[in-house]
Amino acid sequence: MATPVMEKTEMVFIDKAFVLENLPWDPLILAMENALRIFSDTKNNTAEEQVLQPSIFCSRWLGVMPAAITTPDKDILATKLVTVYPENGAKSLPSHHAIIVLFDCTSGSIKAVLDGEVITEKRTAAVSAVAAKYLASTSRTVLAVLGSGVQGKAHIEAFLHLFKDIKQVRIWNHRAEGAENLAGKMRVLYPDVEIVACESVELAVSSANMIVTATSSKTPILHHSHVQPGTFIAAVGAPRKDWREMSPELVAKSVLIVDSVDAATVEAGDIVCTPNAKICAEIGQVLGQQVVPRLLGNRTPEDVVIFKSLGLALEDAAAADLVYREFVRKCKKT
Ligand SMILES: NC(=O)C1=CN([C@@H]2O[C@H](COP(=O)(O)OP(=O)(O)OC[C@H]3O[C@@H](n4cnc5c(N)ncnc54)[C@H](O)[C@@H]3O)[C@@H](O)[C@H]2O)C=CC1
Ligand SMILES: O=C([O-])C1=[NH+]CCC1
Repeated sequence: MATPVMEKTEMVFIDKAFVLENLPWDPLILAMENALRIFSDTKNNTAEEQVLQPSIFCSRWLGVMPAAITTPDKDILATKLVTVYPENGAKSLPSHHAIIVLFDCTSGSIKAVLDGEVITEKRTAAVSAVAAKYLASTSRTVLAVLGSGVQGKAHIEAFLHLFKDIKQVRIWNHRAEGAENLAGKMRVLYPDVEIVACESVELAVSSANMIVTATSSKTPILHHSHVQPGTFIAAVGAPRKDWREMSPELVAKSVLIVDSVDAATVEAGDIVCTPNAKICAEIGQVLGQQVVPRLLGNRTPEDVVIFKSLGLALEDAAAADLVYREFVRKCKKT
């Protein structure tokens, strides 16, 4: 990683190595809590983002994700550009490529261009961990992760960071070697946690208290009969209106929380393809205490709770701002 150097008004490029080293979980999780809360705070409209934009060009998916956050201590204007090519996995290439542009809010000049891949990876997992903190039951000993790609790995790291009571992690992937490879790597990093690769979704999720679905599947892989009562599910994949990871029965019978109602009702296939899906709240409303987690959808301890995320531009803007501040701080020291 190069030592940061910065001229006064110069636009800087912040590379992947710097982002990796300067985006620790605790401040990121806190920043995500704040970003989600202000996103859903309709009374004090301090955050804006454009939810819908045309982004599929001849099956090439380019997401343009602009956002602005204006609070007493923050003024952030940013856009993420992200391409999503799920088929890249078969060629051992990343399926998501991204940059984030940070603007100066006063002059509109460009302050920084940051690598967006690590930010996308970590902020998504941090948001799921925040949702689990507020929505999962207090018993959080077994985590099942479906999908051994970038998000599968990041979710294991974020959840093990936040929930020290996790004793076992079960990983399933549609190609078994993916689950075995990830389990092997994670065992080295977390020798005190039992980490196993599972041959089937059923085996992975049986007796899990928390489940993460982070695959590129377009059809349901997780069904109602697989999931034990009271389980928390962070559903991260299926970001298109005709893609799904969960069966309609599972979605319809669960307490459903989303990152953005506006986005979820048009972009999340798991919701769009479930005719009687009923969204109870946005996670930001739970964080802002506009709704009480215990009362969501007349929830009982037996209810399965699903947090369906699609990803918010605001999350990228807040995370990029964290990294940029650290970059500036390090420049001042040199
Ligand atoms: N909610 C959010 O904020 C975000 C959601 N995503 C979405 O999460 C999902 C996972 O993303 P990454 O881990 O970055 O992708 P990745 O390409 O690194 O991993 C995808 C995983 O899905 C597996 N997979 C591929 N085809 C499958 C199939 N037909 N059935 C079951 N598994 C299959 C692959 O083996 C791999 O383990 C994607 O759908 C992605 O677009 C990604 C970033 C943010
Ligand atoms: O928030 C994000 O960057 C994405 N959500 C789904 C694919 C990429």
